Amino acid sequence: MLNEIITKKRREIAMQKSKRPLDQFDKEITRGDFRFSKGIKKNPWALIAECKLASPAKGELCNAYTECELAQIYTANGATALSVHTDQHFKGKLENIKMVKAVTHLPILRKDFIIDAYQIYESRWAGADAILLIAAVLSDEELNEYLEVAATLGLDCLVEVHTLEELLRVQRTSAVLVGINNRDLKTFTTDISNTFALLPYCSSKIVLISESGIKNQEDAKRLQEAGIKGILVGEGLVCAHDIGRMTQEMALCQG
Ligand SMILES: O=C(O)c1ccccc1NCC(=O)[C@H](O)[C@H](O)COP(=O)(O)O
Repeated sequence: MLNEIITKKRREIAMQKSKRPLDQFDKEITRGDFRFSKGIKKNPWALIAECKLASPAKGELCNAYTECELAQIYTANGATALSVHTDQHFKGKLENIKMVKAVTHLPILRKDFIIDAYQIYESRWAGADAILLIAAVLSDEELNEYLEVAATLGLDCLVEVHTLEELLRVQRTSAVLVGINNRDLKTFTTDISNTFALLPYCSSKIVLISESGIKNQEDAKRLQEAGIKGILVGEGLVCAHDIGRMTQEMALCQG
């Protein structure tokens, strides 16, 4: 399934490039100021709350709210930053970044499968403060190149790993924000013990975020007590009975 998603993404990027070549919007791009990583570092604990309406594994997750409404709930209830899906498999689109930006002061992570430098310029043009780089779908050369392109645009990168091999690869790059993904991208199953398993191999130089499969405050507390800096949560928030309350519980989880 991941291969299918990436194949579709390549086609989509080729189409975008022909419809809107980089030199057509290059001049409109303003440099970011790394406010995503700054916001995470200055807080003792960070909640990156995800505006997630659907997923490839589970289909529709939330039909009661739009991305903007979710962003407003998260902002009002103490999230540190927002994650906004722009890929079609999550019912996302690039315009969501601009729309969400209009209703929040929080920094925004563009959640997508970044496999071409073109998308990094596009992300900044759309107003993103950070992008996700998935080690599983990028070579070392691509990772280094994309980290460099993002840095020149003032964009942060959350670099996602799932295995020890990926973690060791990423720790040889300039990545500072590293996300341990608890979702196995081959089976789509989640298990937060993946974060605990990789923790002993993490360098003290990186800022660690645990991603996916975090269901409640208890999970958040366990991760915090283990020394994780923050969490990225989608389903655990959008499927909660009271999204605002769950946001507060996960955001205020100060041990
Ligand atoms: O969420 C999925 O089903 C998924 C499937 C295939 C590739 C990536 C996937 N998710 C990646 C995400 O961005 C998640 O939404 C994010 O890590 C939050 O996960 P969760 O808290 O478990 O919703």
